[in-house]
Amino acid sequence: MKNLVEVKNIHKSYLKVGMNFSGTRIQVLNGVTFDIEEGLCVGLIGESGSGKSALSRLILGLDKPDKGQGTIHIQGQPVRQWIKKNPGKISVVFQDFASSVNPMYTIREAISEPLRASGQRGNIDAKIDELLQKVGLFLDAKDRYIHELSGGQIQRICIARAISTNPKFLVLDEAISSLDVSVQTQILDLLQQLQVEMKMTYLFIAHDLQAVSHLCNKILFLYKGEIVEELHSGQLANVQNHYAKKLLGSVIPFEI
Ligand SMILES: Nc1ncnc2c1ncn2[C@@H]1O[C@H](COP(=O)(O)OP(=O)(O)OP(=O)(O)O)[C@@H](O)[C@H]1O
Repeated sequence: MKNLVEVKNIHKSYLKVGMNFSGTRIQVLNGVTFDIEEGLCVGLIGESGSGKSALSRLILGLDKPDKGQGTIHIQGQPVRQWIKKNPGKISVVFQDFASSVNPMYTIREAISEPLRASGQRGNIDAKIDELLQKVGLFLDAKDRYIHELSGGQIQRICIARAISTNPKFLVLDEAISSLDVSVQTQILDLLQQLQVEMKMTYLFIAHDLQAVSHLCNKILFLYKGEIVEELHSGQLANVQNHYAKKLLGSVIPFEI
């Protein structure tokens, strides 16, 4: 299978806040290398502060690696160049759904915004109906306000916005972490169904191994800015790294 995304030897550091301009930097990513094959779901799991969001910002082209310290390619092109040439083909769903979409928007406004921004013309209402159907929301309530919806419903709207441009690659950055457990399962099922239906490739970032193993074909364990283990979801019992074993041990009873 062809690689869609190739991340090679990425290093990323940030200036430490409050150091009186002394120039001290903290190293957040330390030689991160991995591939995402087209049509698959790769899970990135790691504890808080391990560098997951920093890595997702680089993959989304929102930030750059340290100068000369690694590359990210999509379909063989540097990520920022690919994004420019393929508008709307990479999308993201964040954890914080409440601030991802204006609560004073109606459902119609929330979904038509990315459609219009990506230059879609024609029957926007029909497109909104199609998207609402895809994410399992009622079609007859397009004039309801976002603030009237439940967390799970708002996240469905965020997913509808993210898929409105027919992306090839979807980054899910802790997209289910703020939802109730029962709603998490529904959203995971929805994501699984959409991935097949729309032939998308996913990077699914989470700190919950159960969710990751449910959805993903391959799982990367990020620990203090390094990928310490890479496993296919069928091979979780072969885990070698101590940190990855500990994470797995909390879900599956292992001798560690
Ligand atoms: N723009 C920034 N400036 C300075 N430091 C940053 C910046 N972004 C991230 N960091 C630091 O980088 C480290 C990794 O942060 P990151 O948000 O990537 O972790 P994470 O694994 O996503 O954590 P969480 O699961 O809590 O979201 C943290 O120590 C954070 O303070």
